[in-house]
Amino acid sequence: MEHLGTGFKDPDPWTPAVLIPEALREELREDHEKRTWDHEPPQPKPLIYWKDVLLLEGVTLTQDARQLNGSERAVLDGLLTPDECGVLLQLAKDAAGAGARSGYRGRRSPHTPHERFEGLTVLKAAQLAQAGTVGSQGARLLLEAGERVRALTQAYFSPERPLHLSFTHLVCRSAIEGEQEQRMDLSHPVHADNCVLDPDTGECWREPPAYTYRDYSGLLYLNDDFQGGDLFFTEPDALTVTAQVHPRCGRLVAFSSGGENPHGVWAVTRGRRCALALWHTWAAEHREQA
Ligand SMILES: O=C(O)CCC(=O)C(=O)O
Ligand SMILES: [Fe+2]
Repeated sequence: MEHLGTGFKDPDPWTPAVLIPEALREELREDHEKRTWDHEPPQPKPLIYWKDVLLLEGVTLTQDARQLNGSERAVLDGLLTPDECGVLLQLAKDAAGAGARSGYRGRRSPHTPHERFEGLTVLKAAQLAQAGTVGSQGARLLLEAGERVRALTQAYFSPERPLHLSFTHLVCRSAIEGEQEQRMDLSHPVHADNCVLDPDTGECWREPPAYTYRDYSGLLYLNDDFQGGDLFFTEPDALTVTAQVHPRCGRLVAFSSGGENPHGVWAVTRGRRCALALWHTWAAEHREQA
């Protein structure tokens, strides 16, 4: 970096003190004291960069908004270990198996007749764990993973204003065998998460039936052993693709939930694709009850 030592200023926002573990705070203080400010007097000290939160958690920023051709989008990796992905995949499987016993399995996707769709909420997972139908480790990890995503999303996009989880949904989409030839539809049609997108005008109406209180969306992927299923962002015309993301274990795609981020999912043509979908809100009254 050619400008090192010449008063580098990071343009990114700060993270509130409450998010910083005491050990790291101490480290930052020492680090700050050691630094020599050759060309500029010290600035009023921000407590921490979101980057420190990421480093602490062993998380890396893989693509920022510029690389994703948008304004508020990011791809982060390393939020879950392979073992943790395994635990959550097993949870999804066990919960779906319980559905099978009670006659709810094999539901076609609400989005396409060519895929099966299994969804598990935090509440349902807790109930199933209580009943001994799924392991309690999985149900606990579901909560913990949600909190990791929330803390990072807040540090990255909303350091000044607390974000709450409003809904957590573990969703698996499975290709239905023998129905994939010449398939033209999507696994999830292009939409925005907090407004009704009108691709003809490019407007997005923040009104019901949209979940208007959603402010930031997170998709935490659990696997990549399937075909198709990439997430993509488009222009407001819902057609022009601006960025594409390939799911993999521990990868988080986080973005603001409005009309600036229309997105969809390509058809899953083989195998089963599982992801944790999380929606965050600034509105405490829409906080998830678990
Ligand atoms: O699973 C994904 O990658 C996206 C799902 C999505 O956009 C949604 O559920 O609103
Ligand atoms: Fe979405």
